[in-house]
Amino acid sequence: MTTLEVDVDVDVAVIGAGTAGLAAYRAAVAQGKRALLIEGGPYGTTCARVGCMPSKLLIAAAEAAHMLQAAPGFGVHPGVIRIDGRAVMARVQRERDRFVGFVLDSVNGIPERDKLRGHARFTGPQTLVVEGEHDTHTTVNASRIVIATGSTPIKVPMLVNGGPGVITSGDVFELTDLPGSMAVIGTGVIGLELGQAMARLGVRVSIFARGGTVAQISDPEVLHVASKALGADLDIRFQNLIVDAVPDGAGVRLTTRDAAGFEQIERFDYVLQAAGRVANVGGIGIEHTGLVLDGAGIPLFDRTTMQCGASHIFIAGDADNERTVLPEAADEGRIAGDNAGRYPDVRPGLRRTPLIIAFTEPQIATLGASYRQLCAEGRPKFAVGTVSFENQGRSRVMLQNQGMLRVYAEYGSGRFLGAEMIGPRAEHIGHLLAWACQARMTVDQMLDMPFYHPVVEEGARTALRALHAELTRDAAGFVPAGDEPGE
Ligand SMILES: Cc1cc2nc3c(=O)[nH]c(=O)nc-3n(C[C@H](O)[C@H](O)[C@H](O)COP(=O)(O)OP(=O)(O)OC[C@H]3O[C@@H](n4cnc5c(N)ncnc54)[C@H](O)[C@@H]3O)c2cc1C
Ligand SMILES: NC(=O)c1ccc[n+]([C@@H]2O[C@H](COP(=O)([O-])OP(=O)(O)OC[C@H]3O[C@@H](n4cnc5c(N)ncnc54)[C@H](O)[C@@H]3O)[C@@H](O)[C@H]2O)c1
Repeated sequence: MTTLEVDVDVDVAVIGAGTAGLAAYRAAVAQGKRALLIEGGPYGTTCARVGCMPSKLLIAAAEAAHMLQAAPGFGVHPGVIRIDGRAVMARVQRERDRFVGFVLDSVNGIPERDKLRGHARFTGPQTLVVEGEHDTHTTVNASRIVIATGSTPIKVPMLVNGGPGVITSGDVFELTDLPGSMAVIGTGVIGLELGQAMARLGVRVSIFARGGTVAQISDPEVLHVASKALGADLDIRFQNLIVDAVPDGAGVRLTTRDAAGFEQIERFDYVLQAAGRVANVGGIGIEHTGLVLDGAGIPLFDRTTMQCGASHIFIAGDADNERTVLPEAADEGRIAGDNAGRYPDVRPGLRRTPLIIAFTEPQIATLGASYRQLCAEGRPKFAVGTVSFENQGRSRVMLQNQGMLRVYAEYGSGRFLGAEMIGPRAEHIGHLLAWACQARMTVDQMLDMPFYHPVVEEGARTALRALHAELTRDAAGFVPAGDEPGE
């Protein structure tokens, strides 16, 4: 590697031009500072290139196929269904490129002197070296630095010998046709979203889970309903371990072991690793920053200011491994860039009520405090209200009457704390409840809000009424009654 170093002095260096890094750059510039955005990979962001957008495009195609498959339940018979895999993938890629194009336009709008290509690495608390493919070309001296390096899919060690058929979510959207079969490793959000979409598009899919978790759900009752609902039309093998993978023609021969110790060998065209993502903080010389790190090598930081310790270094987005979803990356990037610009006068920024939505069907939404957090040692007992969507009016009308919502509130104050659900239109109910949570509403105040009829939101009202009853059980003897038909 040749060394042809140029020295650059800036106020704020931002490592990574993803969603968090772009927001950080803009916020630092808005503070009147000279900022430099350093990107080691392709521009375009994980969200647009290989994340949120292409996955939702694939899911949209799967929903179209599923609507046709579900139509006979209404007495509507669409005839022979033909899925053109090449056309499906072509649309995914065409629309994905359009979304990436918008990001590239905005990156093109950034002055050239504020951008640097290459992989950045700390050599000291205020110094970065930036390496291209063949050389270390630049030394950057920055009085403040934002780490916005994102995350990378975890490679499952038992799959290392599986050959080119072992892929990650980043590879799926490059396929030019739908495969015949796919094994998916992991029942997290990525495994379930992509696994279900592929299955609905006619791919033979088996999903392997080493445990019993389903996406981000922590409430055992919701988890039970979710395993049943998703398992009804998907081959999910819970409590299965991956033993080995070897190439088999153009595919992969996968060996797995179930809870009884029984080993099974199956062939798949592809094995998709969806076993989690790891923050990109290794290989960036984090040890030269002098920051205190946690067990995963991530600097300790304040989640309201994004400041690492009391230092001039800030962290944002998937790199901090806290809430690894797009809206949080954007918020954290803005806060980190703003505070890097203000440093040492750092200020807390707005952190919103947590909200995570998995675009499976039924959809999964969790918001506010999770069941697991509320059960943590030392926390006061909390009240729970439950609704099943099995007999919920509008859900039955739509033939989408599967799922459960559990809502949580504080005894005494009656304040709404959070919820977990799997069910129809969870993306919308999730927002409604997250807004109430952030507004610090009580359950009574939420029940004073309008609910139309017949809507899926009436299911949320039923759960809130049950929660209200639980909160007031010993006090007034109030018994909630659902008085609209099919509520
Ligand atoms: C398949 C999939 C589906 C998803 N779906 C959703 C969804 O529906 N909704 C949602 O909210 N979230 C979703 N997410 C999560 C969301 O995409 C991420 O949380 C978000 O994109 C993270 O943004 P970021 O800025 O932290 O990272 P990124 O956008 O990955 O940016 C990090 C950048 O840093 C660069 N970089 C890394 N190291 C260096 C270095 N040393 N020097 C220079 N540059 C470096 C990388 O090349 C990269 O461009 C999904 C993710 C995946 C993978
Ligand atoms: N709709 C969305 O908002 C959305 C969609 C996709 C991804 N994302 C983000 O991307 C992140 C990463 O997603 P993910 O699904 O890869 O991770 P995850 O952490 O959500 O799930 C990983 C899963 O893999 C399992 N696993 C881990 N190692 C395994 C092994 N060796 N064998 C079998 N199973 C194993 C885990 O038990 C877990 O079920 C998410 O946490 C989320 O923040 C969000």
